[in-house]
Amino acid sequence: MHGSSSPLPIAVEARNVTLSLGTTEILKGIDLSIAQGESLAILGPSGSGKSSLMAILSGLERASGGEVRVAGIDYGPLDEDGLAWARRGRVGIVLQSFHLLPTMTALENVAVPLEIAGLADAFARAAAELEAVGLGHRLDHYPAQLSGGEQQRVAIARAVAPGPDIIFADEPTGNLDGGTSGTIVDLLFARHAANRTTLVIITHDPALAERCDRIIEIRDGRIVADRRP
Ligand SMILES: Nc1ncnc2c1ncn2[C@@H]1O[C@H](COP(=O)(O)OP(=O)(O)OP(=O)(O)O)[C@@H](O)[C@H]1O
Repeated sequence: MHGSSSPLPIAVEARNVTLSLGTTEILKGIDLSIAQGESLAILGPSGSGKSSLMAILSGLERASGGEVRVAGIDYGPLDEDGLAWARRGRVGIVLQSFHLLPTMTALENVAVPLEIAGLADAFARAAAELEAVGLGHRLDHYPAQLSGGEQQRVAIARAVAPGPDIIFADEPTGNLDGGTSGTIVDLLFARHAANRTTLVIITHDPALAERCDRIIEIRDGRIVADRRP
């Protein structure tokens, strides 16, 4: 454990991160440190750069400039394969549009990435994760046979199954009705609490943001507010 005088270990560190696409500057110098075990909400208007920032911090996309370190790894020298390696097992990603493979059952969607990562008990672990999100009775269903909320629960099971240090969720409840979205959010916070997983959530929902340890707000590619609720 850390002593009272030592700072919390840092899970995510961004220094002067920029992103340009063509002549458009999307991120204009982001400085952000997220402590291990912290939950952080990212708020901001549509088009302000929230998803772009998350794509960079989660290793899905490379920054145009600046420095990014996640779970102790410097993303700077890494190419796309290197970033994929850096994400594996360390970073779980939940996107608004689920991104499940339509030709695989719920169980396969969760188990196959674990198998690729070399886990011997991939299918047993995947089944346990799906049980944990209340889908033990849907293991052999294909995504098209599942409701939106069920698909999002599969996506969460897939993201958390490798035991990542950090979970990034981009509007994980954006497409879901109120009751379903509450359940989905509870699942993310339960995992955060149980494992002290760092949790980074993009949301438009102020009530969800207030559940986090910290809220940042992005406008026009810059962090304009950083506070504790
Ligand atoms: N691949 C791309 N090519 C060109 N412009 C892009 C691309 N991706 C994002 N942008 C632009 O970058 C800006 C930031 O987009 P981003 O998706 O990060 O915003 P956001 O805050 O997540 O918005 P929303 O809340 O609507 O999801 C927008 O103006 C968007 O049009």
